[in-house]
Amino acid sequence: MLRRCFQAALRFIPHWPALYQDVVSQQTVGKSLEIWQTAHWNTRGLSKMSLWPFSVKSRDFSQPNASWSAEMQDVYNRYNALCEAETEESGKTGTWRKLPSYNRTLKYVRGGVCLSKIIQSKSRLFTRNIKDLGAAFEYVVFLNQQEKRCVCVFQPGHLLEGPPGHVHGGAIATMIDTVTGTLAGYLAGPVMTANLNINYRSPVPLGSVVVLHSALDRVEGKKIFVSCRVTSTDESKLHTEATALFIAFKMGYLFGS
Ligand SMILES: CCCCC/C=C\C/C=C\C/C=C\C/C=C\CCCC(=O)SCCNC(=O)CCNC(=O)[C@H](O)C(C)(C)COP(=O)(O)OP(=O)(O)OC[C@H]1O[C@@H](n2cnc3c(N)ncnc32)[C@H](O)[C@@H]1OP(=O)(O)O
Repeated sequence: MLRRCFQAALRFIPHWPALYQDVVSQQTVGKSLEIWQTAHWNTRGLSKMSLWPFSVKSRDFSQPNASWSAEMQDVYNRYNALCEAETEESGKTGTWRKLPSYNRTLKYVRGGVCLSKIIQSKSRLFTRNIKDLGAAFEYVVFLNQQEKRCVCVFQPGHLLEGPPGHVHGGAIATMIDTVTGTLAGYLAGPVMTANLNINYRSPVPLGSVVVLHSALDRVEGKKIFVSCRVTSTDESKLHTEATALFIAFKMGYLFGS
């Protein structure tokens, strides 16, 4: 039964890249569902299959909040201004885009009863599973799709301690994986990290603000090579360097079909 549910859901999932773009560019679930339904469900003759049980608004966890330091807010404003300026000039989506960040990877994908079963579980995105503002991963990602790069402004909180007063290397790796994976995902659809190489050059103080600069190096078939540098906000200090290999996959791979 469960297997049949997954198989039915997976019929929709190959449309992930288009779907994801639709979903992430909208502020509300309702709006995104409307677009998704129009774009995909009607063409598949399934528009009457309304099994989605949620009507809540999606929460974008990358919006400024009270825990953000002045420096975090400044860097956010700088990149956000780029998004807005370019949008105003061209009258359409600019070169830079602020990406929303939810606490589930598939939460806002409409796939009917099968996906809703997955959604009913208690799983949460690792980087968005702590409710205390500022306690762990405070971050926001901006994407420049034309230049195939993105930047992430990251303020690590007190729960991410490794060496006294400084950020755990695993937390830094998590953010590198998240940012490089997000870039690869936006460029190539669903991806899995196959390889992550990290050189830690200087420790990151807890509560400081750093910027992750990620860029596409090359694509070879389903292999996507991405690099990343973690620096201070003025880029004068290099904290970490990394390269990552992502493999594009079909979602059925995760569900055994
Ligand atoms: C769930 C969807 C996520 C999608 C995200 C996209 C957008 C969303 C945006 C925002 C969402 C927010 C947050 C998410 C952000 C980041 C995502 C985090 C991602 C992870 O945190 S994910 C968990 C850790 N990750 C794993 O749990 C992977 C376990 N692993 C496997 O599942 C397989 O291993 C797999 C699938 C990787 C490959 O399997 P496969 O069968 O498809 O590929 P295959 O083996 O055929 O290799 C094909 C070619 O890659 C070469 N190759 C393979 N592996 C290599 C390696 N390690 N080093 C060097 N080369 C390698 C081969 O040598 C061959 O090369 P060639 O073609 O030249 O011969």
